[in-house]
Amino acid sequence: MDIQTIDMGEGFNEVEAIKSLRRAAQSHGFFFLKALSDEESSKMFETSKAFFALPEDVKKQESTDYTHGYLGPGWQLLDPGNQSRPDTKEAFCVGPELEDQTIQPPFYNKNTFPDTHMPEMRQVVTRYKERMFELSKRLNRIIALSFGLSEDYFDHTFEKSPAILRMLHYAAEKSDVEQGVLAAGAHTDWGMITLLLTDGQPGLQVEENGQWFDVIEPKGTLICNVGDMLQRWSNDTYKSSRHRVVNKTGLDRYSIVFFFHPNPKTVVSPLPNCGKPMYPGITCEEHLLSRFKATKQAPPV
Ligand SMILES: O=C(O)CCC(=O)C(=O)O
Ligand SMILES: [Fe+2]
Repeated sequence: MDIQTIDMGEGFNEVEAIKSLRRAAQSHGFFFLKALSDEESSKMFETSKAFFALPEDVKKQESTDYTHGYLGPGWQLLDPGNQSRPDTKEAFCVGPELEDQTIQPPFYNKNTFPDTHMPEMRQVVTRYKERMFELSKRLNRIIALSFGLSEDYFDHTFEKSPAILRMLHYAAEKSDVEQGVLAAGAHTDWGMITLLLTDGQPGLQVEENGQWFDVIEPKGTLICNVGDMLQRWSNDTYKSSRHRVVNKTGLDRYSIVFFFHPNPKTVVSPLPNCGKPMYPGITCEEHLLSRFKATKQAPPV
């Protein structure tokens, strides 16, 4: 599987970035992004590991909804048709906190942090989320240019973005694909783009032409992928590919995922220069709610 790399650091070159993004998006939708310093990523994993090591009852005090706070093991079953039990992961989410009377939870709500046990967590995680926002907005500009649109084309659509940062901890349990036991079941991502950082433990697999391929990123590099809404905007020219997590080692695995979404009221419909539209418009809110229903989420504990 051929995976392009986009350098968003000192080696940034806009023309190269647009080319690489287009090539990646049109094939399987996955690319690597060089942007974070070792310190930025290691600080996040230190924080994540410390959080998940807290006693169960302390973590449960931080439960709110599917996009804010703690979600215990068994909360999600991404591929109900092929899994015999839920994904073997627990999560901590930092969701949007915006004020808007017309938009209800689960989109906007209050975030919660275990401030008494981990006084620095709020600041470390909030800073990392801001960093993900900044990178995603830069990617939006490259995406717009890749369609031959003006670079600010998507800017207003991402005001009050309901983006989610989700820290994940996968159990130290080997997956058994035949028996339907997976760390995370096969799924596509639902938003515009996803920015994923792993702790270096392998596990992520992407489907290309009906076959599953392991994705092994250079250390500290983000793994990015096209989500359903970008596929829809592109009229299927950019691919939102299925992926899953298979634990082959039996070791714990940690990852940090940022899901970048347009404003819930944004109507996502094929862009003008992407051929005869294959889809009617759908709001981001409608799409996300339909995906929530199609996968299984246990009530937050
Ligand atoms: O943890 C990973 O490597 C992938 C997670 C993922 O695909 C997701 O949460 O949507
Ligand atoms: Fe995913």
